[in-house]
Amino acid sequence: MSAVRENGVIVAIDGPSGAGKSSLTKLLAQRLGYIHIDTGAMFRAVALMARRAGIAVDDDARLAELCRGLEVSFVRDGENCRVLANGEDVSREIRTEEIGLLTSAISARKPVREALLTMQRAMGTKGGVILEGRDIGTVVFPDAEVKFFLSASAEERGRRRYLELAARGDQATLEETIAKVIQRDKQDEGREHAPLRQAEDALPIDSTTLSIDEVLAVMENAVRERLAQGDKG
Ligand SMILES: Nc1ncnc2c1ncn2[C@@H]1O[C@H](COP(=O)(O)OP(=O)(O)OP(=O)(O)O)[C@@H](O)[C@H]1O
Ligand SMILES: Nc1ccn([C@H]2C[C@H](O)[C@@H](COP(=O)(O)O)O2)c(=O)n1
Repeated sequence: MSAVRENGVIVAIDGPSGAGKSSLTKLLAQRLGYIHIDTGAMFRAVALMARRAGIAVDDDARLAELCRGLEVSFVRDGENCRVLANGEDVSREIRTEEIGLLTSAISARKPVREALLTMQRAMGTKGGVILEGRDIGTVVFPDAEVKFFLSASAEERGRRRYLELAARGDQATLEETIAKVIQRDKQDEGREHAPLRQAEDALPIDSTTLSIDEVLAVMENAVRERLAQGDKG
């Protein structure tokens, strides 16, 4: 395990859709005074721009070109973070179920993964960051000082997503929402490049029956323990 970096440790939170990664990353970042990087939002921004440009999911040459000309950044907006694609605020537009499924397909393409890998490493390398995604602990920062693999049953993740959609007034049934969660799991776990899987040295957390506060306490303790070890870790 590497020493603590210039700004602190790197925390990797990986896991399937709806496990609670975004919620926990945001809260943990507030507790630690760390930067929060939502790598799923970066892939979503690529998918949105590809759809707008009419690029087919398997057109690697055009996807590579799109990524070369795309800058994804985050700006703080009170408690939240806005996602900018070439300076345009796309925070809301990237959050639809349709873009979520398209993102799952587009994020399987090699040129997209290569482009975002470079951006993610540049953002995180000094530490003091929490990155959430699917391959942070396995590919992006295999030397991250703290790694979590956050999961929950597909039924519970579907139920959480369904409640979120219902609160937004979106029309969807619980069964459909669970089916989409399972479809996304299959795509993310089954792809050739950087599939979703638990890093060997990650701490697994099953949040099916845990509250957000309970998960947060487990994560915060683990990070603080690692920080207390300092450069000896
Ligand atoms: N432990 C928990 N108990 C109850 N609800 C939870 C828990 N963790 C997260 N949630 C809720 O589940 C929903 C999905 O959480 P969140 O968006 O953080 O998941 P995610 O892993 O980031 O999903 P995705 O990868 O699809 O973006 C949110 O409405 C969130 O409030
Ligand atoms: N590091 C990452 C982050 C995300 N993805 C892909 C896989 C997901 O289905 C999609 C959307 O992610 P979400 O915003 O729901 O977390 O993006 C990935 O391949 N690697």
